[in-house]
Amino acid sequence: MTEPLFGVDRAPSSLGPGAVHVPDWMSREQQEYLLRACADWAAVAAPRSIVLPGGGRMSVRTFSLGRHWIPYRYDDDEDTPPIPEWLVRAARTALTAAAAIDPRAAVLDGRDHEPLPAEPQPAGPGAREPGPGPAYTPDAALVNLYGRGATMGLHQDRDEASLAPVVSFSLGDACTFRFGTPEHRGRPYTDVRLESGDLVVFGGPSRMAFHGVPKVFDSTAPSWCREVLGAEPGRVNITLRMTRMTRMTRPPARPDHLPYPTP
Ligand SMILES: O=C(O)CCC(=O)C(=O)O
Ligand SMILES: [Fe+2]
Repeated sequence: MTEPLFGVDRAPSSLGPGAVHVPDWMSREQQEYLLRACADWAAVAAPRSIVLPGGGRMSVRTFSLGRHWIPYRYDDDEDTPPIPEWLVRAARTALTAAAAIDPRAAVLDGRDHEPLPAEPQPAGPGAREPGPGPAYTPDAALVNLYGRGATMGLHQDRDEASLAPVVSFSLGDACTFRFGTPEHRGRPYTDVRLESGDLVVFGGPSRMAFHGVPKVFDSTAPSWCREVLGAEPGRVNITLRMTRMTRMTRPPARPDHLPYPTP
């Protein structure tokens, strides 16, 4: 039996400017729902070990929702299951939670500034939670299935035209998630243990940070994961991304601290 996390600090933490880890963000019910959905998608989306252009084969098995990712680009010739509306809502709520810890995590255009104003919100009774609203609309999700021994090397998520944040949900086995800087693969980096139900968001100045999964702790998933799937879940990770430039995610044409030229 896995030792419970005695004495382990599970408070939200910063992984860098605009990058946050929120432990236990999902309820067990939400995790079960998402895990079942992943199993259903996997049955139709044919997870595969991606062969990298250099010839190496990734040890995780991956499939896409919304837009099909292949190394270095999104391939719209391949059909994928759509991203359901509830998953988009989950990503928006996740961004609101991340912004409460570090507002730079929720900037939509990748700049180092406060989040862009959310869509106008109705005031009074029935007003929605403040948050990024429809402005954050991920159009691609990558689902990574980590079996025994699978890892993911340090990389940048750079195949998206938009610099909007990446929202990442973890399920099943725990792992070490390594988060570095945008400049290079090397140190400094922060290692954090991600458990089933944890949230990571990286945006703003950390949107292009190198990150990876050097280790998965086999058979550490909560026992109910096995009951849900009838099989070992391994580790399951879902990242939501905006891949296209939109009005809200386009960086400004000129730095906004410069005065406009006078005619
Ligand atoms: O598995 C993870 O936590 C990270 C996955 C990731 O970096 C990716 O899919 O690009
Ligand atoms: Fe990534």
